[in-house]
Amino acid sequence: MLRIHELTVSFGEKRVLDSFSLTLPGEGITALAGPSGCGKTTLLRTLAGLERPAGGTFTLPGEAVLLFQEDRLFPWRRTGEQIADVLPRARRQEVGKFLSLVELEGEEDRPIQILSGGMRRRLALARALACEGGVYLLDEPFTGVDKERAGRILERIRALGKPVLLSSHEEGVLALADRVVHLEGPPLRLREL
Ligand SMILES: Nc1ncnc2c1ncn2[C@@H]1O[C@H](COP(=O)(O)OP(=O)(O)OP(=O)(O)O)[C@@H](O)[C@H]1O
Repeated sequence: MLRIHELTVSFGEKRVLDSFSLTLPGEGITALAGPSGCGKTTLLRTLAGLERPAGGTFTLPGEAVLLFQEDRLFPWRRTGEQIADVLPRARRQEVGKFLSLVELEGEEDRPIQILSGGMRRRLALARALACEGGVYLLDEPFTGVDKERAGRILERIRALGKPVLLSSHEEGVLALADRVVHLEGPPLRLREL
């Protein structure tokens, strides 16, 4: 289970999470949907341990891996190296598997500067998925990725069998999730449908 209990996070005077609570099954793909600025990134960053809550608790189904909203690739490393760098030595042969998962096979030796924005986003996603973890927190994983491709990639992510909590504005992505949590805010709250 993923349990969030009365979580409160503020930036100065601004309360982005105000006693926010949510319980989700600890498996499958959960999508967080909501307007820009409602607090989805703040929630994901807090669950990843990057924001310090003023109050409340949460439990995750395993160690969190966060895909940042920004790509944060290493500028001096080639496409395949971005993934090799996060794999333990014994799993280095899996670079190709993660490149194929995001449809970047054959790009292994390319400098990242010549990749398109959508390709860089897919590479950042592959790198996050290559990290060992118990739950994957993916902040807008498909920015700049066309919807057919995003759908195919999401099905491959599902096959990895790890719980995923992602934020997305894409209807196509929301339609493929096992469940969608509709949000509004700030402060972040469940949207009554
Ligand atoms: N470090 C920060 N300092 C001050 N305010 C912040 C900070 N981070 C986020 N906020 C504010 O918190 C609110 C929620 O932002 P957040 O990025 O969590 O929303 P979001 O739902 O992820 O939006 P988007 O879909 O555009 O990424 C916004 O009003 C934002 O300005």
